[in-house]
Amino acid sequence: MSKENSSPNLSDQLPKRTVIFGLHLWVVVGICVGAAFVLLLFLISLWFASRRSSSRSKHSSIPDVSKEIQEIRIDSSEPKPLAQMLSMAPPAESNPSSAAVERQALLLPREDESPIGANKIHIEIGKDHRISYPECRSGSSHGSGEHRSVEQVAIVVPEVSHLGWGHWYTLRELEIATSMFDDENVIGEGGYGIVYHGVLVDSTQVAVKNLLNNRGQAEREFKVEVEAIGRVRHKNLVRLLGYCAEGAHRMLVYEYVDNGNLEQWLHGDVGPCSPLTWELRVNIILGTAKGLMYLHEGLEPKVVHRDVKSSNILLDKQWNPKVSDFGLAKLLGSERTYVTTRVMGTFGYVAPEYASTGMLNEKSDVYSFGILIMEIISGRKPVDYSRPPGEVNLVDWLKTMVSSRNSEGVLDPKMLEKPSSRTLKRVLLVALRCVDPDAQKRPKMGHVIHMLEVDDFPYRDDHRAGQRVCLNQQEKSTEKTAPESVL
Ligand SMILES: Nc1ncnc2c1ncn2[C@@H]1O[C@H](COP(=O)(O)OP(=O)(O)OP(=O)(O)O)[C@@H](O)[C@H]1O
Repeated sequence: MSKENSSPNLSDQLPKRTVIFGLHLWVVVGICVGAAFVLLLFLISLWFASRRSSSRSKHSSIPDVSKEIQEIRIDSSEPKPLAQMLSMAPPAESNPSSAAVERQALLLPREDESPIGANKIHIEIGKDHRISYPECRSGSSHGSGEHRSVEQVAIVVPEVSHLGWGHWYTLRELEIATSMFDDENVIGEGGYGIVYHGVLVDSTQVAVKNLLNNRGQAEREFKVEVEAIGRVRHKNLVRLLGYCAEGAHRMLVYEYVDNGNLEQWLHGDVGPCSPLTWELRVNIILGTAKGLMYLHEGLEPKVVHRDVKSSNILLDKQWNPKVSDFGLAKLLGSERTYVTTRVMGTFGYVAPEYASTGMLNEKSDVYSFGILIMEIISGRKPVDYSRPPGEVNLVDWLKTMVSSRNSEGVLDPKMLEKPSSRTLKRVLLVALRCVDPDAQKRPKMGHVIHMLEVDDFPYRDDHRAGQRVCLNQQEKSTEKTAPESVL
């Protein structure tokens, strides 16, 4: 058919009526074209909507899930929400200085570390809480990833942190808080890393424990601490506010306790008289006992601290004790004894059965606590080689003193005001029971608190009970008087 023929034919057809409701053909064509246009618009808008929602879900996971957790919104010193934190970070468009670029480069994983994306950490915290963070993703658009240059695309950024209890900190936040981990801000150094004092942008003071860059131990401790402390709230336990995990970096962020640790106050240079009065010392003993009781009896699964010692008792300005360093804690199921393959703890504080068999339960903490009481009362270290032979071991010396009815002789000479004999004996008896060689006979922390708090201490009853306390072999063989029975 020729063009000349078809064109007049089409225009002839248009005005004709069709079978569809008797409409003209041009009306039907118009409707079809209109419908197709509307459909096209609808599809385009659908596509835009789906793109926007997918990108939102990518970026919203951290502010919604990982930051501010309601259950820890207790005091006004809570860290700021992520949104506020980010608003204080340099804008994405800003040109990072060369120094900043160098600092960011620190985030790159070391060569000997796992390849990017290889490690995922999933931590179950009780039945409702789960921490899960892919360690390695590139191209993140939040946190310290905001101001990255093209060369730094391999930098590792934790993207998702489903913390049920705490706060996820970026390395950048902690760098700012500690003035780039300045030596001036070092508070102390423990077996697992250096502790820095830091001030967050909202003026909250924190202690940042920068775990050693050791993928084995440090990360293991990191996980243990995160699990063990993250859900713990008690006024006598140092609170873990959150953590930082970027690349090889593992850091724990604690509340800052501002008056040093008990070891410093007991054995440091405090002059001829100690600010720690008897009353304060008993208060420290009681508070520590309460913190430990909470770990042993208030949590399920219970937590054994495993390293109770004076340097792990931090003090605030009112001399309130806070037990710190749960790095050695292991979660225990109820009624179970955890057998560890390596015995940890600190010389002088470790329970004999733990040292010899590795058998660990909360009674090992009770033993260490007994040593701690003796240390607090006497101002002496658990093992001190600078003393005469019979006084090197604190427990042995103290037992000898008590057996020879010289309880007052164990008191710290730097403590000017002495307690009444009755009060002193009460505390000494508790200490002696805690270090019973037979772990089964040691009291639970709840019982310890009860014994310490009872005003009218049932001295005579305990005197008789004390006689039943098992003597160690050496005492039996030398037929010495049991120190408890003398009390
Ligand atoms: N939250 C905190 N607030 C204030 N100071 C702290 C805090 N945590 C730790 N410190 C200080 O940092 C020091 C080092 O602490 P860390 O727990 O790492 O080691 P440690 O207890 O001394 O030794 P170890 O590793 O053998 O347990 C502590 O002695 C303490 O004085």
